Amino acid sequence: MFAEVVVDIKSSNTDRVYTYRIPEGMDIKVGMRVSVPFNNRFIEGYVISTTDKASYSVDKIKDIHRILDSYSIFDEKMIELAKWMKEYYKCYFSEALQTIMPVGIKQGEKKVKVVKINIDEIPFQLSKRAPKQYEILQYLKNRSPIRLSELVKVLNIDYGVIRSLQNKGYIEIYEEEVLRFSVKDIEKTKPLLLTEEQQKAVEEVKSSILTGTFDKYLLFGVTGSGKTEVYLQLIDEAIKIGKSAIVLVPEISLTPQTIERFVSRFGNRVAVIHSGLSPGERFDEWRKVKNGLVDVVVGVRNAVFAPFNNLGLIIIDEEHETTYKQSDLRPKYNAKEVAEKRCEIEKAVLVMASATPSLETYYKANKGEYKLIRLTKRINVSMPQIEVVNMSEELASGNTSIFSRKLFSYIKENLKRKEQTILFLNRRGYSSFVSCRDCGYVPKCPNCDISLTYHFEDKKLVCHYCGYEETMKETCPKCGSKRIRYLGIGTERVENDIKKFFPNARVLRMDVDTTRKKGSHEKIFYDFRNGKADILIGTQMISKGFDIPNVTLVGVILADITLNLPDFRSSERTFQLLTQVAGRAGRGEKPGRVVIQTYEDDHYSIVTAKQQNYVKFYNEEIKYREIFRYPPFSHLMNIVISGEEEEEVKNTAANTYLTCQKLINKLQNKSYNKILGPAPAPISKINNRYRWQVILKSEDRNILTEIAEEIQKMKYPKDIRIAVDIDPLNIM
Ligand SMILES: Nc1ncnc2c1ncn2[C@@H]1O[C@H](COP(=O)(O)OP(=O)(O)OP(=O)(O)O)[C@@H](O)[C@H]1O
Ligand SMILES: [Zn+2]
Ligand SMILES: [Zn+2]
Repeated sequence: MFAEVVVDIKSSNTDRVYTYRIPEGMDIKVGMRVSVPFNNRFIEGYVISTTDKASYSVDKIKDIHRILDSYSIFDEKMIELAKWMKEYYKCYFSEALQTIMPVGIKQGEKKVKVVKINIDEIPFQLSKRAPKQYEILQYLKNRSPIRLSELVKVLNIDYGVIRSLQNKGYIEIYEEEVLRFSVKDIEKTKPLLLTEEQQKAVEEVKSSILTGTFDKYLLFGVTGSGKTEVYLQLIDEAIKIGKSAIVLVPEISLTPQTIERFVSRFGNRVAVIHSGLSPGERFDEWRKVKNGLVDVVVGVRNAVFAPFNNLGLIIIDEEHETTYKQSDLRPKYNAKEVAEKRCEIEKAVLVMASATPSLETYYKANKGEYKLIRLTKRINVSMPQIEVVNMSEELASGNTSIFSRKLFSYIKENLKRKEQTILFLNRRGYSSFVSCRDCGYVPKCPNCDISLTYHFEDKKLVCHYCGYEETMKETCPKCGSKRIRYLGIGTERVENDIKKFFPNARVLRMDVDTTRKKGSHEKIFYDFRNGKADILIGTQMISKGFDIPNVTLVGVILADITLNLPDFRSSERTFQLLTQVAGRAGRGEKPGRVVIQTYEDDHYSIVTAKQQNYVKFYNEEIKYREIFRYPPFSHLMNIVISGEEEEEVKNTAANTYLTCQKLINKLQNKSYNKILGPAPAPISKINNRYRWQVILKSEDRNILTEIAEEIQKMKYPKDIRIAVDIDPLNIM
């Protein structure tokens, strides 16, 4: 017998299938990881099929050296999915397989530390003497035994505290290899009685699940319309007939609250995959799925590869989110597309859901490619009331603060009423740049072509691309002037000003800077939900997944930041963000209010967001896309050429442009094709590497993939890197 093997070498010459002999007695199965001889060494390979006929002269064929795991990693369907990814994203076969494979598999099995509480009564005096220990014991009370790593993460504690609890005999820590963790900690919830709209949605999708038909749905439901309950009941239907489900959630809305909702319904039949897991932990979750210990996986992008063998349903929550696209590593896949392909292969049902569907998805729904299901009403509460304030009018009437008079008075009222407020601004730091009032000097990053952001707390200037830092100087390094101007506000500035105007308000801030430490994201969220703060200030991290009844006011400090990004999707992004953050207000019994501050109050993104009218926004935006032939009327491909020598990068970009032109002519296609560039990328230098780009637009995606293949096969100067992204979601 022979095996067809894909080898783990990343080059276009080795990107093919090699034949090896299966030695007598070696129990090789399709999908196994093996070690094979290759050019006088052993390398890793993946068996993608077996055969009894060798494809070339038998005496030249080498033996498989050994099997690496005791079981198959890929089943036939997953191998088919990998083949599709290789073709669709133009990556190597081994890259596609390794994307599907769980990280952590190479480390092998491992034990995990588990914490168990040893006492029934928690000594009350601890609450005063050692409040942290008390908090831990309280937490463990109904949850133990749980993983130590989980405890540390959720409560943000250091091991010293754990050790003292252990020394006192209050807790016990031991190693366990079992994968099953009881989640009896969370109270079980029963299915809710559905509203009429929810009921209709469930019935329709359910019929596809029961018949095992590859159907695609767009569940278009306003914020707070109860989409999650629909998911839960659909999953339940799938489980009832012995099938399993995957729920994809964007990283930032994979909050404890979201996880809780699934775990409280399905208990320990749920595995959760978030990016905070170590490779070993990820592998554990993967094995739970593989061994049939769970029916549901809730997770980020790569959860789409969860190795179920009886998949019934994939749900993509917040389908408009860009984090479903892998934009740095190869293959640059989009989990939405992969999910669709996987459902096709497995005859499963795809449900994409959003309050603000991406233009592409809604366009397809209009054409009938996806079945459209609408949820038009919030459950028991009304949509928030939205007001727009023009900040230039504020300025004209003498208000120079970052808060309009309206927002200011609403914040004041909310504090008085003890209701909570969310303030949103999509930029972190204090000011987006500083400049000298006398000579106009603006400090920039020496490695990147970008102005430095001022961080007030540690008095530093920081580059948001490469992380470069320098201390803020008191005088201008160019002319010595002391008159420094701070321009462009960030979340830190908002916090600073809120504290100035409302010294008694309890304020929390959630952005990249305050959530670096493991567990801090959860901590801020729980503190806010438990009423430990009156005002939460944050970037887009706070725009989704928050269902906090006492939040009755949402203020958008400056909507223009996203509106003015150099990206053809900036209007869409703005509309989505505004709708999503506005949706955080008034989800409880009390009505919600939203104030959007902007300098462009007549822009259609702002106007339609105020009216909460997605369809009107869509109709405006789609016209513009059609005129300029942007997606969904074309496919884009972004080719970024980078290197340390500017001239070399520029020349290579020019050559790339010519190559593209030649290829398009050669392919003689009647479709619309256009090459943009070569030009410096919007961020023209990152980490001392110059960046140029060539952008291709084509109605025919195949043209793009053929060009991608050719371009990636070509030879380039040593230092030059070529990164190709088909259907990019970000072209900076
Ligand atoms: N049938 C129902 N009966 C009573 N309450 C419900 C029902 N369905 C959902 N809810 C509640 O309504 C609230 C809003 O639901 P949910 O958060 O699922 O909405 P959503 O559409 O996912 O919102 P968003 O897109 O803003 O996150 C939740 O608190 C949920 O528990
Ligand atoms: Zn100066
Ligand atoms: Zn930099």
